[in-house]
Amino acid sequence: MSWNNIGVVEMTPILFQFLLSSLCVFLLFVFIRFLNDIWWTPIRLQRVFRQQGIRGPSYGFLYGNTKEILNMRKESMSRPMDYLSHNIFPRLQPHLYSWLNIYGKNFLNWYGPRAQFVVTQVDFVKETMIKDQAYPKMDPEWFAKKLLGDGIVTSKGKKWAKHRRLANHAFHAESLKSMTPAMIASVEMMLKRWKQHEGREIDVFQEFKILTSEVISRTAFGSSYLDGKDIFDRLTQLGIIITRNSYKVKLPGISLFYKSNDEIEAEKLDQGLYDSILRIMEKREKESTMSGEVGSFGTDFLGLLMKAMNDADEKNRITAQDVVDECKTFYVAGQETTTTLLAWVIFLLGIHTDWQEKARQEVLNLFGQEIPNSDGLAKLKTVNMIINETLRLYPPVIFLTRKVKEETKFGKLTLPANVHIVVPTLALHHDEQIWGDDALLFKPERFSQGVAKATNNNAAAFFPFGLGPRSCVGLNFATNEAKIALAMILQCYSFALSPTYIHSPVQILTVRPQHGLQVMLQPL
Ligand code: HEM
Repeated sequence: MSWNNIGVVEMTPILFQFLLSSLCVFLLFVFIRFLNDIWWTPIRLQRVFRQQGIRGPSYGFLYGNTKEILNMRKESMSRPMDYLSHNIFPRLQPHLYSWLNIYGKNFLNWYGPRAQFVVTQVDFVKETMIKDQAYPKMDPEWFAKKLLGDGIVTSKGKKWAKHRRLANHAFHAESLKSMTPAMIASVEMMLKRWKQHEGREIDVFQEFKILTSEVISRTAFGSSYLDGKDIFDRLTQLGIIITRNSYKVKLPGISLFYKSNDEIEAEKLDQGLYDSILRIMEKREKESTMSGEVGSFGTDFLGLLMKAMNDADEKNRITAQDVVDECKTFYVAGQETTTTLLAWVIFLLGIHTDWQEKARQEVLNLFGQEIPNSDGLAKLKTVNMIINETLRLYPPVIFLTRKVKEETKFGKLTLPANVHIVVPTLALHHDEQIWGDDALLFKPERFSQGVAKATNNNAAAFFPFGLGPRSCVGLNFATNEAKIALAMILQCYSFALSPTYIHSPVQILTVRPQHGLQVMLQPL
């Protein structure tokens, strides 16, 4: 036997014991960490909040309050609503509605073992939204990351600032003017399709999906809805998966060992999105080479992103993955939200035909049968009031989230680091203390003197596009698009809700009509 073999034989039990005890120490460490995350930390946080007078439903082991939330939602969503009712808060967020009534304006609830501080007190809402350093965005959940990547909506700090500069540049007022013809051409295409539905029923929700996809494809990416159709389809699939998985709690670390079917599907969709967007980028690169203008990729958003990808200065440069993430973000943000805004405007005008007629008169006075122009769009006062009232009653985004970066003072409260903050936009938009007894009625006249007057200068009463530095970069883009579409529809058609319409608002990323929005179209 060589000395080497003797060594192995003699060392093996010692080595084995060492490895075994190391493994035990490691497992003990993991177990303690796990217990800390799912038990001691939640209990400690709950105590910290209760000592400061903040109450809420008690923490349930591992699941927090998610089982109660899912049950309440199942119950509230089990029936359609009366189509004349806009009381969607108890339907879409029954847990928040009920806990606000029990525990008051600010309370603590539990998303699995994660503490969520829900705030509806207006000064708290403003503080959370405006102080971006103290209350940054949360790290996105696994599925949301597949949808939005590390783009402008999810990123933070310097990276976010760099991407926000690019987006501001692409969507500022002057650029918007140059986008108006593409928006008009997209609406014309839609109205051409509508010719076949005259005197009959049409699902305008589906129509607006195509319209907004066409508009964002043309204006931001120099392509068309059909070019990007596989991208939109994959993003829609991801949106459905995200909604299906919201309030499903995952054990910390479990994804290292096990992937659900939805996770596998989301990964496939993500890869497909990456490949499709890369093809669009390659096409743009080829076009740039063929045009002979080296380094010029066009002036639309994709062009600006690709220019930044090739920037000589490392500080301004972004990666190919950044471009992909930003494209995904803008395909989602540019399409989902405006589709639902347009759908709910048509829904409300389909019921309130007096307001439909007022809006039509305004449009005809300004444009007659001519195509809308940028100057005239700025003068659409009644249409603007209708859009605002629609965004108040049916905000596409019904809650916003942030987190506490480090322990911080919040009024008289001390908030521990890493607690998540939830700002339920819908609760504030429907609050009778802010809007009066008629808060749930459609009354565009509230906005006749502008938003500041309607809200009594309270920025936290109405914020469909968010508030503070992270507010919507596409606000003017979306309102311009909506005004053009509405003006051109009102010029050609009168419409009423179809008897087949079922009023069943659901939240799938945005608040939308579950079974589409069927209206009867009458040519004028
Ligand atoms: C009716 C239409 C729209 C509504 C109601 C809406 C709503 C919002 C809201 C509430 C936020 C803030 C999110 C937060 O604070 O966490 C936001 C952010 C954002 N929106 Fe919109 N949006 C609309 C249309 C658009 C369009 C058309 C685009 C793109 C062309 C867009 C792009 C974005 C982006 C990129 C952000 C992230 C901004 C940042 O974090 O710096 N949105 N939007």
